[in-house]
Amino acid sequence: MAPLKVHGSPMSTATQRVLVCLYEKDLDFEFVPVNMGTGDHKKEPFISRNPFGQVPAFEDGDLTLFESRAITQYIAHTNADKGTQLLIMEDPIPKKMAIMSVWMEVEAHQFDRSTSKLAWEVVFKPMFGMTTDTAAVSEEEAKLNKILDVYEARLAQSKYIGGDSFSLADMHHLPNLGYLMETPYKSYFESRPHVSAWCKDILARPAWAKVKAMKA
Ligand SMILES: N[C@@H](CCC(=O)N[C@@H](CS)C(=O)NCC(=O)O)C(=O)O
Repeated sequence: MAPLKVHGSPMSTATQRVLVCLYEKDLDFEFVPVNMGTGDHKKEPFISRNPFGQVPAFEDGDLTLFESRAITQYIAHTNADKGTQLLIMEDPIPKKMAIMSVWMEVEAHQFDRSTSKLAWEVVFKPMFGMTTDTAAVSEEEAKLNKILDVYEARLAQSKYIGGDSFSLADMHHLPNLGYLMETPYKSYFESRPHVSAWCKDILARPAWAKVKAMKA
């Protein structure tokens, strides 16, 4: 069988989401670096793999996918018997799976939206010699605080965000969390005891250490 291939950049949060999944699942894969500095994600051959010109893209034989969360779900379902079980199943009625899906959506539409903007303003813009937009930052700080209040309440009831065990819902947070924990926003997470314990737990996963090593 053709090896799994990830086309992307180790600095990209969406690429990291797929990489951490492959490491959790203990799968062999080929990483194909895409040079975003020279705009290779907007050109052929990459643009045929993702017409939106964003990393990552993923290949499993003749199947090509983009959208990091769709890729992780594919990997988790097709490799359910390997590595970490990243799905929360409950037969015959998948109520726990539905709750995990709710929190995957929360990550994508609440957490990611806010933390990606903050990471762009305070991590990436300075890295690229650009000026941080302080008004945008203040607006996003207020949003993140509200989101984390919801997380604190959820994590007081549930050890992991999606349920009783570590799942895709937690794993999807790692890339943005990883960047923000290297900024003063660390205190937003650490000042909330349940959020803080959760962050410590999921950031310590060996699969995440392997992704961080690829950035170095
Ligand atoms: N929803 C997409 C987002 C992909 C995305 O935004 N990728 C960023 C890097 S993290 C990118 O390629 N940015 C370059 C651009 O948008 O031109 C996913 O989860 O895969």
